[in-house]
Amino acid sequence: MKDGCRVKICGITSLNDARLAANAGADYIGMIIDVRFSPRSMGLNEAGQIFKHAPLPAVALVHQMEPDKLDQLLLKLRPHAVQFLSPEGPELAGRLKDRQPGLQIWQSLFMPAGGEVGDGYDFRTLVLKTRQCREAGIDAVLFDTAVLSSGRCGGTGLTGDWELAARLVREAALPVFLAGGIKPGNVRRAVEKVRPFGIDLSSGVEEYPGKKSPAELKALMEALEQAENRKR
Ligand SMILES: O=C(O)c1ccccc1N[C@@H]1O[C@H](COP(=O)(O)O)[C@@H](O)[C@H]1O
Repeated sequence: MKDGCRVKICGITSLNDARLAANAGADYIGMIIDVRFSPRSMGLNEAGQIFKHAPLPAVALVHQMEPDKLDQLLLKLRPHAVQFLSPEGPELAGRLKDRQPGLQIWQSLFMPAGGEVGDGYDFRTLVLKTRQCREAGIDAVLFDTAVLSSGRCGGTGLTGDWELAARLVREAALPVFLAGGIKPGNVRRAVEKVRPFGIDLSSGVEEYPGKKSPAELKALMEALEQAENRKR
């Protein structure tokens, strides 16, 4: 198994971009399914072609999806993992794993954008959430940025509190992906400071929302390689 930092390129909307991510050296691709507030969201039918021909393990991101629709998603897409953007992952993990043995369940958790403080976003509460996730059968957590003043959770293009993220990686009960505002220009600092199991990013390697940039993907992977070489 790979021992470096895993890379998930999220918000993929075409097979062409899935192949770009694979050629650049990513480990996972993520597709956002029926999330009305995302400009990268796709329906099940549209996503079907990408999952069917996916060149990498493919993750389906969902938000408050009805259980019946989740069952349809599993049947149609056969994802490597389902990633919950809303908090119901722990409640549904067992049921989904019964339906698709080998399925991974990932849960997004949120940390405040730099400088913000809010109830439920402190270190102890977040560590406790990772423990609850593990006990419920979740396989990995992703710490993304929340903008508490606007209530926006995830996909913000903004970095979170990386001091907090570094402490969470050390104490979390599960592998942690770092998300939120990661791009070629800051990936090295992110990885050296936080030392996550993986990184997860979307807008930082795009030409425009929903279209990945080959040049930015290449720059990202080169910067990451520099960080990895320094660790050795
Ligand atoms: O990408 C989106 O459109 C999105 C919308 C709403 C919630 C989550 C979303 N994507 C996830 O957010 C992270 C971070 O995005 P970014 O790198 O800051 O642009 C991304 O990796 C997706 O997992």
